[in-house]
Amino acid sequence: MTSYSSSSLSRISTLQNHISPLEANNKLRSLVKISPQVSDAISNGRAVVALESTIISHGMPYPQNLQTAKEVESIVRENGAVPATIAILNGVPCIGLNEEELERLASLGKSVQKTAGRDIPHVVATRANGATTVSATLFFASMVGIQVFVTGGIGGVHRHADHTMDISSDLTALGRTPIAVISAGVKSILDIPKTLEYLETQEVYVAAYKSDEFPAFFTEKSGCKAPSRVDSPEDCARVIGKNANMKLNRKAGILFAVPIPKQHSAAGNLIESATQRALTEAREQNVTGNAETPFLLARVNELTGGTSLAANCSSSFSADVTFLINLKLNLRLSFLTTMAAITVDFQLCFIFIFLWLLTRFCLSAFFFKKPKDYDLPPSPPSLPVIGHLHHLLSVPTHKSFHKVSSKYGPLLHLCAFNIPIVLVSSGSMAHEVLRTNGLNFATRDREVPIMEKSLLFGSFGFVSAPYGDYWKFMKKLLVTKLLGSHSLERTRLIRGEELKTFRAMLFDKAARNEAVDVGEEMMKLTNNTICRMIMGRKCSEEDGEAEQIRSLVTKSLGLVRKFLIASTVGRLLKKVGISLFEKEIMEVSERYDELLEKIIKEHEENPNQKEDRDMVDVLLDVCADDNAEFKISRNQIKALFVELLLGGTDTSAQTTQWIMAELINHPEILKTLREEIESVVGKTRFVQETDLSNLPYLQAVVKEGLRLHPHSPILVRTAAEGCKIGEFYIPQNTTMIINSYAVMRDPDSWEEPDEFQPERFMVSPSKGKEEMREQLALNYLPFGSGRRGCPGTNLGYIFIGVAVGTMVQCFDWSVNGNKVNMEETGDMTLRMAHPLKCTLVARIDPLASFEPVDASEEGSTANRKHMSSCTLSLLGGT
Ligand code: HEM
Repeated sequence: MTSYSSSSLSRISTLQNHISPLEANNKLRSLVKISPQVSDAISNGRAVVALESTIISHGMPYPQNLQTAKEVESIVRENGAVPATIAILNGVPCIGLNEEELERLASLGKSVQKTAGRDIPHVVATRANGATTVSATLFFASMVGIQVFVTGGIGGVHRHADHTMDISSDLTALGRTPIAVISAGVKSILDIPKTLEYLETQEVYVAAYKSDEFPAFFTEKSGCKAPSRVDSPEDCARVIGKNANMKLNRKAGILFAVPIPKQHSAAGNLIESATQRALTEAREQNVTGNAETPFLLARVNELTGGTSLAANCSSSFSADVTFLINLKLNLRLSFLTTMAAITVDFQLCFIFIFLWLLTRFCLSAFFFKKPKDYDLPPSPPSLPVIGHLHHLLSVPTHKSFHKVSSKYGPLLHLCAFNIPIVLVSSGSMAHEVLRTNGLNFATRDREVPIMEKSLLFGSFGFVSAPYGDYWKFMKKLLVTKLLGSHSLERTRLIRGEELKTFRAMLFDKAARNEAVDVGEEMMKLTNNTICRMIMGRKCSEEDGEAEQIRSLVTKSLGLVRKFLIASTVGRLLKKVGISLFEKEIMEVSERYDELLEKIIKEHEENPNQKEDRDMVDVLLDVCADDNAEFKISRNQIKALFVELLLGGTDTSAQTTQWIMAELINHPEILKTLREEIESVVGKTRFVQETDLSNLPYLQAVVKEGLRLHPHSPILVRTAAEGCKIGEFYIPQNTTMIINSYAVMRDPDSWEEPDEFQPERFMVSPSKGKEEMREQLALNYLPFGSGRRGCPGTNLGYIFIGVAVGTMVQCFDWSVNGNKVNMEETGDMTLRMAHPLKCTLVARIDPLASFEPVDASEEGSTANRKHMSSCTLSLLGGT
């Protein structure tokens, strides 16, 4: 037996005791030799890519191996990372080889010991030379904190492993080393399904790059579905970042399998055919167990005339090369998305740190003048210079904020560059901001960049107007003339007629067996209704006016999202941000102007009689009245209409879409709802607005849909003056972001918060009206709250209630694949990533069994009496 020196033994035992890459302290590092380039790169946070050395010693003859090794290293360098080829020389593990060492390793060739993880102690103890395989490379790379390791193929579970137990140590090493291994997959001479199974047992995250199938080294496909798929370097960077995050404390690694590039697939297929033939021969000749792999390799080599070795090298490196090209991007982008794989060169790093310190200094000197006795809310870790901007820019924003608040608390102080932001994520904190201190937070943002002449985001707007005389005057007009319960009663006839058109369209689609895009059809309903409610007429479908207004609304909504982000960091982006899409905004504004001018002129030329006066007539009167409480301009009228169209259409349309999706995914809830409608409305007439107050379960369904899927999950306010929220001080001018999505999914306030359970909104013996009222006042914010809360709440509830009621009463709904995909998207608004497209079957014959809806009945005085109580009960009394 070989005798080891005590110093060797102590070195080995210390090496084995390492726990995790980030605990690779100086003492541990002193046991290995790290090249100056690699050492520098690790200390300065630059990207380092580990490379194995068995491919050099055992993969090819000298000097081809040296040439290839140098080529691979130079590709890594070209892509902005530092290569760290790993080997053991004279018993010393080396991380990063210089030219001389690389030459030595290559020329020694197969006389160097092939070193897997288990061989490390022996090679180190005997001061031998070792070329590291995947498992040993992983061990040393992780020891010094390298996060990415690029190789050709990894080992796997051998065929017949159930008898031979032949499972590569690469797999177990991956299971205990938190490193991302990028390879071309697993060769098909191995048992790929079992390899994937084993990796799963080892908790290794496995993803194929731009493919649904796990690649088989020589071929793009292996017949096995990859456990996951990544489609971009950024995806990879995110996963690497999360795995490396010590808070997660995961010890297992990641395997990204990159299929062989297309240009090499022909050669790959040749080798794969030879492999399949060799496998058949092995079966026929009964070569099994440990004898099988050498037999297969030799036979494949024979059959391909030696190309397998060449292809082995070239395909593996081609795959690596392809990935490395992406890796550059990957590592660059990861700067914004993760803290893990930062790739900034030293110079840039220095500039960033300098700017960061400067920003910090400015922040404390100018913005955060706080009374001595109070503290600012706590702040989660931030990035240099940009602070927490990456949370603000990640999509969907509300989810990114939700994650941060779940981890760090309900009141957090963030900053985007030097803009102070406070993130509010609990009901009680939101209540303090929106209600208790409502007056102080009654303005959205004082320093939002304004485009003077635009109807969108211009100085004429109501939604962006600061809390003051103009806003108060317009709010009063809105409530008394359009959105208050009296005005809603007056316009019920219009809504009844539009609902009838919507219903007829659905019956028509059902008869034609045509799919329905629920969001799109709802947009038509809300758009036409609001146009008629405001302007007394709907925009004509015939001359394209209706389509024009819908497309303007859709375009504006896209701009609203951009604008919301820009205005949140408005002070900084005042000059830069808005100008980026100024032209787009002005174009949309001009098109609105043209359309609204035409409508206003029609009103001026033919004013409506007293009883038929609509919002345009009322506003034109105010405009012409020299003695009016507030003098408003023509542009202010137009801007208000634009805002009402934007505020009232998409909100209700998106919410209805979400609710129908939930109902399709919860057939038992749909059944209960249908039973309620049938018992209250009966079978001989359609649901109408006045039924809503008698349909408590329908109301509960609507409320639950709004709770889970609030259209505007982020509410924005500014602190007019410094004040105290909770135990913390909020400085003057701080932008407040209230994450209503987080408030309405807070497990401290809602049981099973992520589940669709309308019952939670039903008044019951265990939960009385009073308790419900309190719960809603504190934790329910789909329409915002306080002075700037939504004035269209009642109308929104009506739109959604009657539409959902109609769709459930009259049709059976289904989607492709039975379940609706509920994935969310949207930056500052919440939308379905896959808009709901359904097929529907009429449950009733509209002509045979149903009484036609009599418009006058819908507007009758008897029904009007229902109206106020209906709205009140919809709002849960709040
Ligand atoms: C489901 C339907 C609706 C939802 C979910 C919704 C949601 C909201 C939210 C979250 C806000 C911001 C509140 C805050 O900052 O506290 C808001 C404001 C507003 N909404 Fe709605 N809304 C809906 C329907 C409507 C309708 C039908 C109209 C009018 C036709 C409307 C007009 C407005 C206006 C004018 C504001 C600005 C209020 C102000 O700044 O004072 N909304 N809405």
